[in-house]
Amino acid sequence: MKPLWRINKYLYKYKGLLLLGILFTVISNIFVIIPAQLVRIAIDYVVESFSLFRPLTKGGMGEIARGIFLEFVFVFGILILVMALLRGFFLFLIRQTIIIMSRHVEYDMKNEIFEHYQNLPLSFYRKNSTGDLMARISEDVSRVRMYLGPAIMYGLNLLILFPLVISYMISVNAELTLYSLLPLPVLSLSIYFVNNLINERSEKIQKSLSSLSTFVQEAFSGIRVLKAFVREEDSARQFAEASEEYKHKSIELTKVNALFFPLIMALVGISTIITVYAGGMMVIQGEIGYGVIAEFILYVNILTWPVTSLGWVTSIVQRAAASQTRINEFLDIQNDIVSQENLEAILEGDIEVSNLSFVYPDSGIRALNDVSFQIKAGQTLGIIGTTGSGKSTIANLLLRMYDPTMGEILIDGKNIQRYSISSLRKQMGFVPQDVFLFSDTIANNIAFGLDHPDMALIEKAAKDADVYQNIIDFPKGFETMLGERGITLSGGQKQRVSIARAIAKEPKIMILDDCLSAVDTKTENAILTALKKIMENRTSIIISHRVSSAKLADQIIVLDEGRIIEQGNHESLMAKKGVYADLFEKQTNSGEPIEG
Ligand SMILES: Nc1ncnc2c1ncn2[C@@H]1O[C@H](COP(=O)(O)OP(=O)(O)OP(=O)(O)O)[C@@H](O)[C@H]1O
Repeated sequence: MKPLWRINKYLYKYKGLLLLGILFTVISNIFVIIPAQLVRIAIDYVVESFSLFRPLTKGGMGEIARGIFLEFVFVFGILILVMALLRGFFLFLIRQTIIIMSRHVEYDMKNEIFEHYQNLPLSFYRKNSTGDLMARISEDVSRVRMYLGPAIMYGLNLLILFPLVISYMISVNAELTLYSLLPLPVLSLSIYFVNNLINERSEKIQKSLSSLSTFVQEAFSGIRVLKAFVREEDSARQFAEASEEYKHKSIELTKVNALFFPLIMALVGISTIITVYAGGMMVIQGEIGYGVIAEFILYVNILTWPVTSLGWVTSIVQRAAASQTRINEFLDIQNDIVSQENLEAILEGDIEVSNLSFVYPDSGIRALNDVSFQIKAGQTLGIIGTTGSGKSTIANLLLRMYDPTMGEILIDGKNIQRYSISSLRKQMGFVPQDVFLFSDTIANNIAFGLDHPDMALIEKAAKDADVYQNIIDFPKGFETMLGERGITLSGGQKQRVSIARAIAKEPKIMILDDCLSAVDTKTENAILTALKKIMENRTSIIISHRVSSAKLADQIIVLDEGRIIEQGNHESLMAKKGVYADLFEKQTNSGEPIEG
């Protein structure tokens, strides 16, 4: 239960709905008890009237007595009907308050978790799978909602109805109360166990279903590889095996489910039989009237559902507590990438990196080792190096996705940790190595970083990224949908849309992380020349495997295993005849980039 205390703040927030719910529960339960008493009175009246009615028939007063008798029964019938209608109305109101409250809380919780997720650093996303993140915001929140809605509703009902009914039953006849209620604890315990079994098996089904859908999703998204490697039959066999497992688990669940209702009915039946038997004996001994038996049978039926729900509610609360523990685990993770002073300044673009070292916290890999360089505002730095030499890590640190293990990064003479993170990132244009475009129109993808999208700016960015002509050649131009619901761009087109997205922000500092690998050298040159023009008075960092991308830069660093091994401009590095010159020779001779 303790993890669930965390959501008490929401119960407090929606206390109005909760209190109304409690009030309606009390009122609706009053309308449950009164009809049972009316039934007792009516039956006792019928029994007594019969004994009076017979002598009157002989005396000729039969018709009048019969009329009065029927009228009385009719009035009772109407009263019971009105009570049932009123009860229905209040049950409706209970759902309108408590279940609606649970939906409000569910909405608030999802927003809270999503907002928290977004604030967490990149390292959090490296450690936890997307599936896990999604499960906690959807499935786990739904389970907690079951606690806030149905569990609280039935729990409250139980808490209010039980004392009311039992105290009333005892006031009528304590001994019969004991007999009638004897099977109910057994009922509750059995439901608890059966329910746990159902939950356990449902969970297994859920797991097998999710692995089945992951399998199907992978098979279809990788359909090209699957067909090219002629693995269709193998894939179909694996699917059949996974389906078989799912079917087997579903049948297991059906067996337990089949036990559920007969179990309830059997135990309620036993209660009724005991009530009739014990009550009958008491009627024979003249201790109670016939009506009491009918009244007690009604009470047993009234108590059945709350008692059944006790087992159900207990297992809902247990599951909700487990889910809330998982949610709390993420909510308790703090973002360690925070700004020291929240400085909001318009950047000039002067960058100074000194003695920078970085070890990835999750893998312990030392990606950078004592790296120092300086870029004056408006200049271009080319970073070149083999695979895994630490190039992207420099980009990650400049964007403050991570903080350095040692050394510091100064922008305009101030440590980047002093700047407000959003102000810093808003002034940086980043083109990542793995292009990611949203399933949206091309225009919206390019305008992604803009608070106020402007078509002129979007078109200009597309032209500068050399993708304008490609876009307007599509029938719907900039309104072309991308992704699963739309067209698929070629690798080079994707990269250029991604560059346009970064340019549209008009950033002060631009970081291109190996984003020209899928375009030919001619397009690469066209983009770089256009970039040089638009990045005048702005700072750019061009990370690449290809010398052709880096050679236009004012300054070039060559990285190897996290260390700078050469530094200078194209001419000085060529004159040096070291690694850079060697790479240049190989790449220009073969026309191909050299993978490290
Ligand atoms: N998020 C991460 N968590 C742990 N280790 C990482 C992470 N990202 C990169 N690394 C490791 O850090 C080292 C440097 O990686 P980095 O991505 O900076 O190389 P790179 O020079 O950009 O390579 P490439 O040109 O192939 O992109 C590699 O050994 C890599 O395995």
